Amino acid sequence: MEGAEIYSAPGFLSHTHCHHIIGLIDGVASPSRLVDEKDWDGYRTSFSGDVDPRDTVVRALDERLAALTGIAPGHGESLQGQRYNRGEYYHEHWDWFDTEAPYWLRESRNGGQRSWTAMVYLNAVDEGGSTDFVHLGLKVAPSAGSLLIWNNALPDGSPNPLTMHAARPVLRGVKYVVTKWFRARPWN
Ligand SMILES: O=C(O)CCC(=O)C(=O)O
Ligand SMILES: [Fe+2]
Repeated sequence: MEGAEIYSAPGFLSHTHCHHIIGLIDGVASPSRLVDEKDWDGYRTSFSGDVDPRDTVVRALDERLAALTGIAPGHGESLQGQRYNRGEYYHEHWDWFDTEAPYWLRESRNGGQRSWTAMVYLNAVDEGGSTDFVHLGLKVAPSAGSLLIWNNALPDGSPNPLTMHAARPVLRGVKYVVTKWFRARPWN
């Protein structure tokens, strides 16, 4: 869309595979952390955890995301699951790293900036839980198996401020997503 590269692919993942990954997330989820851990209490209240990269469904998803984006699999971080219970959210943010922050020294040596974000919604939420791109007027409601993918960068590689987004509070039900962040260079 105008201002940012954002694509969606409804029905990208089968309902069976969505359920399988939800089970994996429930097994590993613990309170989400932010890369920058100071003074951000309450900015993100979901639960997260990396899903087992050796799981066959996870491996197949990894391979499909690499094939779809054309980005070498080695640039992708491990797939991370998120669960939002009722009332949980993630306030407005960008997915790229703040190059002024102390953690940047570590991240710059470990793949550098986050370029593309690929997120699969694993279930539909009864009410709330949309992903809102606040500068673009785009609100994406969760739907089981649909993929949302966007480029956090501009064509010259610098961060695109228009990609600011938020996960709105879940009002009824639970929300599950699984996300892969691709780096500018090989990760890990
Ligand atoms: O859950 C969502 O809708 C968005 C999550 C998100 O923006 C993130 O984890 O970086
Ligand atoms: Fe995000």
